[in-house]
Amino acid sequence: MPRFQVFVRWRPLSANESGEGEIKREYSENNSTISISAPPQSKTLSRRNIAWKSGSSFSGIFDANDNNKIVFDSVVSPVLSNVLQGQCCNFFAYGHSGSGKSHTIMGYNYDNSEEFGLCLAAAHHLISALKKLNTVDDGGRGDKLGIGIRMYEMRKNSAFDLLNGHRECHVREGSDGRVYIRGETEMLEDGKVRVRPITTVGCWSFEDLHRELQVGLKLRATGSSTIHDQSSRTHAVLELEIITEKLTVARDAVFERQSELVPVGKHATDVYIEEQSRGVMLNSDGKWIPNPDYQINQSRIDAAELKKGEFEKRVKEAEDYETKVFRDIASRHACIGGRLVFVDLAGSEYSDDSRTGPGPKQTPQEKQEGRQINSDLLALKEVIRATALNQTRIPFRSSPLTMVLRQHFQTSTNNHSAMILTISPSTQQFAAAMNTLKYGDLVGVASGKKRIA
Ligand SMILES: Nc1ncnc2c1ncn2[C@@H]1O[C@H](COP(=O)(O)OP(=O)(O)OP(=O)(O)O)[C@@H](O)[C@H]1O
Repeated sequence: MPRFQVFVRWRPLSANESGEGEIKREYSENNSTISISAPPQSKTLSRRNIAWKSGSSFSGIFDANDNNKIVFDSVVSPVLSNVLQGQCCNFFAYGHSGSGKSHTIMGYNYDNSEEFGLCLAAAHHLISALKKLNTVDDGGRGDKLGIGIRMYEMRKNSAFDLLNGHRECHVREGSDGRVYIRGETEMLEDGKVRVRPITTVGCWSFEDLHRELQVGLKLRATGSSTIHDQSSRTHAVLELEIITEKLTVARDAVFERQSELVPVGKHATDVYIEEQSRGVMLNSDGKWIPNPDYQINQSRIDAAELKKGEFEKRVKEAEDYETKVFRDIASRHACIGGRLVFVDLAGSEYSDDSRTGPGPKQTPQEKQEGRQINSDLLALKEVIRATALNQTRIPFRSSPLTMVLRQHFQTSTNNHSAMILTISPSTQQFAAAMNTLKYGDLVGVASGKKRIA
């Protein structure tokens, strides 16, 4: 089995694509290789770019008449048992705008289970499995298992929380090497401050999850921009994690204490800077020299540092308690912490900042976003490649997208993660289809499939 699976999904022709007909496609017997060519009558394509053949890179191909359930059964369903063992599996949808990424990952039909998006179908199966585990008497420990959902979209260096009014959060690496996604510091009425992470909403039934998903998707759908829906210019990340109420409370306590540390840490820094700057002065040559009229108040600095140390200790205690709660639950339920991460990547055509296709020219801001998307998609390919090759240095820092996905990659079982390439079969989209397949081919080759010369 390849280290990271790559699937291809062709969608049906849409009503406004009937123009030049369909891209011709042929597959090898085991569906690992694809050849595409444009029909000879195609007028819009240059003669140089009318045929392409992949390497032996793919793990499966879905054709236009395969519905979401068929995709789910082949791609996601086989790994659910791993998630129920506490593992993490990542799924990416990659393709040009309108090729079917959201149709595949999020889905548009919430009433027909055959057309549930992969995330909703996965949630449905997980919740049923958790329901069975929840019927076992937990001896009053409050172990009721549920799913924590997080949903955000990545744009440049920010993540926008789709379960908290599209609030902007920033992606930062902490001094402990971990990546944090945090909102702005909020001042509360009682003078306290709060630094919110991306919201996790605990869902204890399928109806809860269904509702939350729709809340998030509505926010994602608003904000249409110039040429396309804004959704195609951002990466949407949806995480489903198996949690319990007690674990959620323990995690909230960590955030609470981290928030308390913020003003105390800031005060310690301010005191240090203030004392140091009062302790020096500029001489007549414009050089900094010790200020003879001021003795740096070291005990003031030490007192502020001491207080900061106390608050750091409180954070550490809360973190240790969270770890203890997690281990305790894990001793009874191996599934705790099991995660599915779905990423609906930005439309791949935006990665081409020299795009010359039909339609209005990109604005400077759109060009800049296009460059960021390009760098995210390249970084993702490199991370998948380095992970598949078990390299010691994985270039997670190359882009904000790979930074936030870092913990999922590090805890995932590589060969249970997959990328789905979504493609329109219209000849008008031949270049986009070829670009998508080329990207997937590189990922597939890098992930352990041998390339056919
Ligand atoms: N496999 C499919 N079967 C039927 N309809 C599909 C399929 N894939 C996509 N569609 C339809 O095509 C349209 C565009 O799909 P979708 O919104 O998923 O594209 P996208 O790649 O997410 O686009 P964007 O990048 O702009 O967000 C939608 O109306 C969707 O329902």
